[in-house]
Amino acid sequence: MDTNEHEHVIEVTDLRRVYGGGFEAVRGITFSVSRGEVFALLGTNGAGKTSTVEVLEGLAAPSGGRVRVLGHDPHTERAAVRPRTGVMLQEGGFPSELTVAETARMWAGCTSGARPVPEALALVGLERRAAVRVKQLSGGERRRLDLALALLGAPEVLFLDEPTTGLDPEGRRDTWELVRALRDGGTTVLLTTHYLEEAEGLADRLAIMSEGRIAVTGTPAEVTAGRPSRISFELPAGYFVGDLPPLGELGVVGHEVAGRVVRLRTHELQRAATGLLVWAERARIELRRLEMRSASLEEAFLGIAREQEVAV
Ligand SMILES: Nc1ncnc2c1ncn2[C@@H]1O[C@H](COP(=O)(O)OP(=O)(O)OP(=O)(O)O)[C@@H](O)[C@H]1O
Repeated sequence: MDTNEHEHVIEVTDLRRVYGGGFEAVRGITFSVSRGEVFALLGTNGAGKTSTVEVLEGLAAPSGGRVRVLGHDPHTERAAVRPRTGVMLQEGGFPSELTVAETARMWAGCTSGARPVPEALALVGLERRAAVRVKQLSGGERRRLDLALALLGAPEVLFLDEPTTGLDPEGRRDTWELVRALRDGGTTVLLTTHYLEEAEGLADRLAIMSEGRIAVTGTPAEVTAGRPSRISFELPAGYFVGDLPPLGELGVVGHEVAGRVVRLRTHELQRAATGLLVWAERARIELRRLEMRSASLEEAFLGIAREQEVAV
């Protein structure tokens, strides 16, 4: 039986992946993705994202644990899963002498139920580049072509490995809109990304990986809950952190100083900001480069990276 609306389209249970030399890149991770959801895997370089996605794509067998895509094992039941999934790898690597349209037609020939090539190219804004040779495309246009090929089979499940790396801001926004439209049409999307605003803006749920494990998972709001807000500013010459009101009284839970720049972390942004600004007003000093930011995914990510450094 295949999945229905209410089942998980992707199920990962205690997945492990060990490479030839014995290195354990994925150390027992569990998560699931429902139909029509966008799920983002985040993590520092080497956290194990690609190693995980490769197993989901059926390109590698798990060393331990269990993976199901559309109810099937993507490695041993590849024939059942592959026609219903679209894969955008980090490096497409197609013959560079072919044109965009020729590449897409070649790919369509290997794809069951492929949509018309012009339609796939239009989805990613490459319709006017159809006659251009792949080697003449910019890095961002190649990423768009990668995405067009992944979309040729109108997949139910789409794997996107760093889909917007190399795209300019407009291209990135176009890709986000496309992913949202696909999601609204019922496509399930699993993406890896280094752009936290991409995960924050696109993902229904996400997991932050660190050293082969999931450090935290949930909706973007759940992941940022409990993380501190940040205030940063530059002190004028002659002033030092010790001149500020006692940080504990401002509700500050941590601080860093780099030259003149001071960064404060607090769970009470209004109290800390008010105390700081009243102090500055009274002392008649201007806090240059003043920035205040509510808890964000970036803070959650950096917090996990810091914890990882401390543990080393
Ligand atoms: N074929 C391999 N043999 C041995 N170790 C590998 C192999 N491929 C990856 N690794 C190691 O496994 C770990 C996880 O790599 P992986 O590519 O999954 O990380 P990632 O989270 O996708 O990183 P990035 O953000 O840099 O793409 C890294 O330490 C990497 O060096």
